Amino acid sequence: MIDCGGLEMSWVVRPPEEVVSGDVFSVTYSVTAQDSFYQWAMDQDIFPHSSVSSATAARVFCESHDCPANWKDANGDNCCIHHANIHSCPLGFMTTERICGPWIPDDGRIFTHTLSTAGKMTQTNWTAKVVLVHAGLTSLIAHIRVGRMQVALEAKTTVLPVVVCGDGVCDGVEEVCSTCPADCGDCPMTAAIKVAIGLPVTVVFISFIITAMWFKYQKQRMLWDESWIIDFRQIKHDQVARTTMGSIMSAPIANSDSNASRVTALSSCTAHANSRKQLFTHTGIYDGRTVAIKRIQTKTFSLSKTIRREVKQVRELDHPNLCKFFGGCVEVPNVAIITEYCPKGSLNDVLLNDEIPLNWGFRFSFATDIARGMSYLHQHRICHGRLKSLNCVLDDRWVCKITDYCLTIYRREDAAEPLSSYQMRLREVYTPPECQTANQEPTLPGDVFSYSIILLEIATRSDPVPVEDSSLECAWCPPPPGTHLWQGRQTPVRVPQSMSRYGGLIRRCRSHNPVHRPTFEQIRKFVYRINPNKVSPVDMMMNLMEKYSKHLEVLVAERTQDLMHEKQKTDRLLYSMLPKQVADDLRQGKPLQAQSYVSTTVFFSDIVGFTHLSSSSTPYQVVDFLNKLYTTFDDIIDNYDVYKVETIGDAYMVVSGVPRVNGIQHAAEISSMALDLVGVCRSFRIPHKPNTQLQIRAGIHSGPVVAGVVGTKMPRYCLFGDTVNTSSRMESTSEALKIQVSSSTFYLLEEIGGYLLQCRGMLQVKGKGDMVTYWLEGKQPLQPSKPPGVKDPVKDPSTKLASRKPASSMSVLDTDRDREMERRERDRERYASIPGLLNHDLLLDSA
Ligand SMILES: Nc1nc2c(ncn2[C@@H]2O[C@H](COP(=O)(O)OP(=O)(O)OP(=O)(O)O)[C@@H](O)[C@H]2O)c(=O)[nH]1
Ligand SMILES: [Mg+2]
Repeated sequence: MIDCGGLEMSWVVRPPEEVVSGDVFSVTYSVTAQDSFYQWAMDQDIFPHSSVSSATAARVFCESHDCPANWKDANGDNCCIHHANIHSCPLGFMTTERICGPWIPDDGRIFTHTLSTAGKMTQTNWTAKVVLVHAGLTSLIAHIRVGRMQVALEAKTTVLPVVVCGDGVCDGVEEVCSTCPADCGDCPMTAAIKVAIGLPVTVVFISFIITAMWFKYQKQRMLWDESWIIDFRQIKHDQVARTTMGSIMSAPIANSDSNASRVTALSSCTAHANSRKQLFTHTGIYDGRTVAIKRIQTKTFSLSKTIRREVKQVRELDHPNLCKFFGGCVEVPNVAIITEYCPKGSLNDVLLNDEIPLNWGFRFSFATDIARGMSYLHQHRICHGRLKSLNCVLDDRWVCKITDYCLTIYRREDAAEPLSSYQMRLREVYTPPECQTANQEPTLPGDVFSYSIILLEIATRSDPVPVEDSSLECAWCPPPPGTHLWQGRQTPVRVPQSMSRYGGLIRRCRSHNPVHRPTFEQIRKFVYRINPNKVSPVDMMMNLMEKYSKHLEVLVAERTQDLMHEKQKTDRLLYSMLPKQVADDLRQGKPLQAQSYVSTTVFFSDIVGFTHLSSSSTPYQVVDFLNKLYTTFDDIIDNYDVYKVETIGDAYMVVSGVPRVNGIQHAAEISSMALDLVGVCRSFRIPHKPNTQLQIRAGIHSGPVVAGVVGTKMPRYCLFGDTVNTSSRMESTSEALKIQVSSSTFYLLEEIGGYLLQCRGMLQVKGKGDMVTYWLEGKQPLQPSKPPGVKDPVKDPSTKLASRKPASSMSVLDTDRDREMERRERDRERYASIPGLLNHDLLLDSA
């Protein structure tokens, strides 16, 4: 703010600190006058108008006098602030740093100012729109004139240049060659960029040249490479006649060197001069594999560049339907071409062999294979020139391969035997009409013509030059249009629809005009299209075999399952007859040794009055009855750790502790089982005598036994020892529906506890003398929770049940049978009030 005698000026809206050149902005400044200003103005004689003679008049003039509408008409006489505007001075243009103002003499120039305005002092705020164009620090002045006085208020702002790419000005900061090439021009390329671009280009270029040179070198190298040359002596000539096919035979040939070589004849052989000649291929072993050796009958041979080129060409070929070239022998008289050997013979041989059944799957496969091989050759612009069924051979997978291709000069013979008339005729048959007259070079369509003859051979399975007929025309007229082709030698037969298209293909391939013949690529596609079986016959066979083997696997799995079931059944049967361990040992042929067991319990039972029962029943009834009874017994003994030894008639023998040792538990197991068996007899009904009560006698004795299998026929697991006899005696001296127990068992049961036994007394046992025996009467009932006032029957001294009592107390009991009966009666009365405690099933009635 400035104060000039009471006239104050200050910025309300200052100019911005920075502004872009050309941008419009507004500034506002205020002009106010203090009361003192007017007196000061009078003193300074600022107001020129004569009417303004006092401070009061000056105030009235400034605050009330309207200024002219147009600022240009305003002056100190008619307007208080008669000039107000903004001046701008770019300081860069000023020579000395001074205020930018019109009244200040300056070496610089005022560059711009806004339009002036005029007004009263009461307007206070003055606004102006400013545009600055010159870049750099600029002084801005708000400038007013009051009467003769001028006042200015200054501010500074920095004007930033406007960056406009394409305005022809390159500011060098924001605009550089990389950001604005239009104004600053293209950037000069840096060395790094030049290297970055140039290096890869050079590398690519050099590698291209190197590759091209390498290929050229390889070609040259291959041309001069002689690794394909085979020393004829390195070939081990086959000494064995090959008999892969029925028609294959071998015959010795006169060999130029000492090697006794053999050749394999694949075609039928006749002695007729004009007929089909015996055709051979030599075979040998080279590098571990059988090779076909094509001997070249020549007296001179030089490895010329042409021959090298031919060899190079043939070495570059690789196709599954071309016989591979392995190498060549170049030394006269053993000049030869060594190629892959196909053991199934030539197509001609196979087709003419009636013993080989060939369905159309095979035939289409042959036609397709040849078309593929020829298509590959033709793609390499190679004519075969001698395509015929003799030059199509079959490998061990029945893949047809073309042989004797290329190497035309190499094959040239100067000492060959003259062709027989058969061979001449054969050649004529395969030669296309356009080549018949002149000695023309082979052509691609010429190969197609030869192929048509092979197609005919495949279809008819006949020789292109039949022995019987020398007329070519007649023998090889094409099949009539439609569906007729010759299946047998001369017998036309109906063939499927696709065969008519096959006939059409032959006709097209035999066109007189070579231009009308299809290419091998077209033929290949066509044959594929008309072939009903898209896969090769070998693949078909493999698929079938795979299916068959899968089926076989399922069948084997089923049979194995059946076998397992049967084995399980026999195992079950065997284990029911012998202990498992014994049965397993027996099956494995291990020697079986009798085993002794120190402590076992043996049970015997016998049906009381069985002889009488048998005499009053039919044998069937007896068998039926025994079967039912022992099946019931068998079911029961399953619940115990016992082993049923045998049934002898009506006797039933069971042991525990054999073959599985179980301490002294065997006594308990047999006793519990015996109680169950006797118990079930009570309810058992003899099927044919339902009113007769079945009664068995049972005896138990514990002691050592020896167990083992005796005999080899019908082997049985038997127990031996005195224990068995004693046990049997216990049974025979027992009574109906009673179980007699020897004292040894008694002591064991006493040890185990829980059984009710009663001493029977001293018994005269045959062969054993006097024995104290016991009746096994039942099991001790579980201890019930005692009702009030009821004494514990075991602890109660008045109770005389035989449970865990010393043997002496037992002997007391056995002295007086009546007292025992009395005791029982008492017990019944005492515990009658406790349901289920003393029941008649548990206490066997000794009466
Ligand atoms: N098994 C078998 N036989 C072959 C093989 N190469 C040629 N042959 C047979 O050997 C016999 C004689 O063959 P070449 O000496 O080539 O005589 P050619 O094929 O009749 O006549 P050109 O090849 O035209 O000279 C023919 O029956 C051929 O089919 C082969 O790799 N394996
Ligand atoms: Mg051949």
